[in-house]
Amino acid sequence: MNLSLKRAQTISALKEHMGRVIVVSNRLPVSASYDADKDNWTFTMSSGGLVAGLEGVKKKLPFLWIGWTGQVIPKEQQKKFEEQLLAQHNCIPVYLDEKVAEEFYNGFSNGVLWPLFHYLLEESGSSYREHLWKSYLTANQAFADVVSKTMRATDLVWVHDYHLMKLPEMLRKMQPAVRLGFFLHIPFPTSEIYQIIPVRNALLQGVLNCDMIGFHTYDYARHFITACSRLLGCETTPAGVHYEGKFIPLVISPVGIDPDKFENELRTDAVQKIIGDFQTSFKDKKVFLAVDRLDYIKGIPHRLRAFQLMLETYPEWRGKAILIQVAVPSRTEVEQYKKLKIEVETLVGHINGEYGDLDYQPIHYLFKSTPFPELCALYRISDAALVTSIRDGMNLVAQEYIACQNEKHGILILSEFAGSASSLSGAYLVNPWNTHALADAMHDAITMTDEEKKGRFDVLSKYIHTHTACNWGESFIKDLDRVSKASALINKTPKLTVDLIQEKYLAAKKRLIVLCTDGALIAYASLPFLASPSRKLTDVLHRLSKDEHNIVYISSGRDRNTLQQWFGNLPVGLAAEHGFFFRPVVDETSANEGGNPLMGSGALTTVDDNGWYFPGHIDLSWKGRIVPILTHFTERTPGSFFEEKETCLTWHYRSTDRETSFGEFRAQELRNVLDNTTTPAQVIMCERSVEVRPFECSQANMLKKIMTRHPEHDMVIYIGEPTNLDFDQQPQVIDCGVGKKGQGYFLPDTTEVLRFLEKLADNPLSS
Ligand SMILES: O=P(O)(O)OC[C@H]1O[C@H](O[C@H]2O[C@H](CO)[C@@H](O)[C@H](O)[C@H]2O)[C@H](O)[C@@H](O)[C@@H]1O
Ligand SMILES: O=c1ccn([C@@H]2O[C@H](COP(=O)(O)OP(=O)(O)O)[C@@H](O)[C@H]2O)c(=O)[nH]1
Repeated sequence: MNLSLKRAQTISALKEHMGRVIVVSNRLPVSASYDADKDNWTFTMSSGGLVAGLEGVKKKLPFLWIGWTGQVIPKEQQKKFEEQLLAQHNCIPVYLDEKVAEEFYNGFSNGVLWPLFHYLLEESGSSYREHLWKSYLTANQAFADVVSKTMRATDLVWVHDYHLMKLPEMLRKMQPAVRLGFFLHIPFPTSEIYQIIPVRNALLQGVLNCDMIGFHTYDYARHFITACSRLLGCETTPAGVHYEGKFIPLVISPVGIDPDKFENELRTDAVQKIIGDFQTSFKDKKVFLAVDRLDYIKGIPHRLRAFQLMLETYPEWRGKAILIQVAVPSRTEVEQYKKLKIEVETLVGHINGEYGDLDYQPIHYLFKSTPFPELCALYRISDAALVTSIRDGMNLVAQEYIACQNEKHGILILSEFAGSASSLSGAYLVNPWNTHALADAMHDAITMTDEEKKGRFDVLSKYIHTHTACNWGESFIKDLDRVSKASALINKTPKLTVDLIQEKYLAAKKRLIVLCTDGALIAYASLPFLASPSRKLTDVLHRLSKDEHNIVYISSGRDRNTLQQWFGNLPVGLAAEHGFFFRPVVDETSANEGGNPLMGSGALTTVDDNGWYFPGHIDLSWKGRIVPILTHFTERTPGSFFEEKETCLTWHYRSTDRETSFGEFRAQELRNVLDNTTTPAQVIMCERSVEVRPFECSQANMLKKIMTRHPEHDMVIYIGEPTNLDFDQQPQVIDCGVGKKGQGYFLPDTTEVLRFLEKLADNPLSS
């Protein structure tokens, strides 16, 4: 079976369980014009990666596109406009008030985010203003209102780009189980630059409400991970970010083009005619081509200066080499773009004045959009393309040029700072800031041997035919579908509140309350001995345990001495080293008589002076084999250390460098080594630690032991790490995770756990 057929079947198969794909982008993929005489709208499809990327998906799955019209549609024409747009293009418009649109699009999106995300501090200048941010929020809310009106639980909502970074959060609030993806088309800058934006946290939090986030390159994803870790303090791995109890995977998915569209266009008679005309006009000339929106990220002045230097350094090209610069008007209302236009036109005039004559014009400058047939013909006839952006999320022109070079094998001179440089091996990479190197690259490109040109072209051509826009769109949708199916369950996890369980709580005659220490009752500290229970916590535990309907247990991976010291004086049960050591509650009102809690389990048991029970004989000789391995990893991993308890060994990497995720990397390595070391013990990956412990030690065993010991209980409240026990058929069990969703209920952090317990203890009807 060929690959494209296989793909077609898989994406279509999503239809069986999925609703619609709803794409949300700043602009709709069409521009509209109105014929008042006929009361009729006509729409023209736009070009670009996103439009091409969704062509395949649109044909195979129910599809809807929501976006801003980019123009004012008078009220009285809106109904007709919406009907036609939906019927002809499956699009729904978002209308923005003119002032909001100006401040959201020109002001915040293109005045603040765009320059900063492209590392241009000067262009960004002091452009951040509170009212621009407010309009950004208002516009994102306007999008959220339109999307939420139509979205259903089974739909996949795919949000695009920097204009809509708050939208995912708004949608998540409106419909917690919605399946959401986000793709950033522009670079995500290093956190050193990103942290300049006053609303840096709010933007990150906005997109972290998605189930999956996509970037063009690994660098952009890496920068995003670092920003989340540094600014929000999120746990991260090289694969994604933990946020509010959920893991959000990041995907690296460089967008492609539809090469067939260009190849087919080149075959038409109309384009062949244009090619012929161009070849006559530029006979005996070497043609460099540059096609960009007139944007300061595209490095147009840098390129013009390099072209000028090439003519100066290699005089043999004077009169023989030309540069066709297509500059498509863009964001013409924004001050920096107006300035750039003047700068570019002055430079063009200057170079043409200096090197041109009546028969020769070095630079052909076009400040206009080029119709598609002309664009393809220009791509086809030129000897080299100059894609020399000083930063660019991806750059599709680079790929479009290759699609049209099947015969000529022209050279793609490509900036190292364009996202496409990560994928387009075969391109001639340059640093656009190095004018000399760029001028030399131009000379090299037009003097290169045919053999080298063909070699480079073959690699590039293979890439653009395998990494097409269509594959990009389909694979994102498939990944998002898979990831969000799993996280839909997680998103539904309710936050535990007293109100939610009040009725059950008051009706229960005997409640077991089992609480874990680290990560649930007590926040993690850099070193275990720095964490300890607060006075507030011991007070509330005391109050809860005084209620005759409650039996309270504290469960921990800590050793028995620490638990004894912290909670020994409270009338609570204790389980140390994950239940290996057990100090039961003696409950006078119940059937249990406070005897040996391990009796009947077949294990020989011992009891110490503080009333702790534990198995008498257990083989712990394996610890001697594990200690040298942990010592080895500790010595080679700065910031890590290990802890030896009576039964367990724990290697902690909490203080290792989070930015590089070196600790996580080492933890995986350690796990592999331990998995291959024979011991009668289990290896558990915990919260920034790896633990080796006897099979007897587990949260599940511990909880089962407590429940068995107090059989008269009619309610259980468990707060702590997952036990993986199935409580689906036991509604009397409230199973609550902390910081991570996925159990029956969820509390975000230790502060909220304390707040919950205080409220529970305050319960007026509790005796
Ligand atoms: O709609 P405009 O404001 O005129 O801007 C045009 C588009 O520019 C940006 O393109 C980015 O996405 C491309 C495809 O992924 C990528 O190749 C390029 O490098 C990026 O700059 C912008 O992200 C789009 O939203 C704009 O529509
Ligand atoms: O007159 C033109 C010249 C180019 N393009 C298209 O504009 C897109 C530019 O995309 P790119 O990723 O290179 O940069 P962006 O403009 O999105 O920053 C390409 O698909 C070009 O074919 C266009 O629509 N009109």
